[in-house]
Amino acid sequence: MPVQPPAPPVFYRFRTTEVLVDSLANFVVKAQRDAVDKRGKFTIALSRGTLAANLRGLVGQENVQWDKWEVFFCDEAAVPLESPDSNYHSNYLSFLSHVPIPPNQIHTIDASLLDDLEELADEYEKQLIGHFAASNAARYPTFDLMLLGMGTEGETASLFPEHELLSEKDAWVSYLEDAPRGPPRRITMTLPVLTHCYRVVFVVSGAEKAQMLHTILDEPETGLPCSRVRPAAPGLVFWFADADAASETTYPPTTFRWIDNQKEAEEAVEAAQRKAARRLQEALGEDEDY
Ligand SMILES: O=C1O[C@H](COP(=O)(O)O)[C@@H](O)[C@H](O)[C@H]1O
Repeated sequence: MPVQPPAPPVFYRFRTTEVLVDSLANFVVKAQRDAVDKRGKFTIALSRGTLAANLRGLVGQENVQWDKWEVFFCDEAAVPLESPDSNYHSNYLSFLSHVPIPPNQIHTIDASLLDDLEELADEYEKQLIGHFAASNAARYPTFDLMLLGMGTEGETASLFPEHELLSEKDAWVSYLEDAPRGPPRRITMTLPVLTHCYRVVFVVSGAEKAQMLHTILDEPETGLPCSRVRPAAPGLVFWFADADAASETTYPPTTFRWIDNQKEAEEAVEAAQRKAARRLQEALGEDEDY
């Protein structure tokens, strides 16, 4: 059977960070409903950084089946779980501590292994295998939703530009001792795991991200880590950006709505492209070609 190319990224742009936060909460709740309907549970992976604060809209959401959530972390610093550098800790403060997800369904690193990064990564990979092996016999785990950030150099999770970890094909979780920003010692899910899920959402806010968001969406051929997260069909990739982060990007934004499959994603992006072309033609006047 011919392999389908990945769907184009769907780009949502929001007037303010508050609208982004509400829309993201709405999207996550829909994703969990879809996953619970189809597979009986919701597996979500969260990454480090400002993402945690942008998940605050989940607190107080109604009709969420919190008991069906299985929460993992895309990357984690080798620090105690109560450290301000811990990905778990940031997400705990912003929303996990405010919602009734059973604690044994929030899968943290084993903090007794912080001295040995290889063991720390292996143990986390075992947790993933233990969870996914029963439900999913594929080569890599298939998360229902992965929520990622974008660093100013185009990094995501703890996958940095030109780092050897980008070529990892076997491990689900690996480690690094030389992260160029933030805590240097970390573990991270690998690129094959990030590109093997049902939905990936990148969440980006703030003017300091504007130039890099332009590069990632408008010049994907640069091959920076964020551009390489293109899940194979039926996977879908979404970008949620506030107006500041989106200010330099020409990739056409799609109207915010629930998109469920590759065909809908392609149609939404084509419609957005036609709209952008019409606007450009209007701005240039009828006589000039763009
Ligand atoms: O370097 C990194 O940055 C991104 C984005 O972080 P943010 O704080 O600017 O949102 C983060 O997602 C990634 O895990 C980290 O390695």
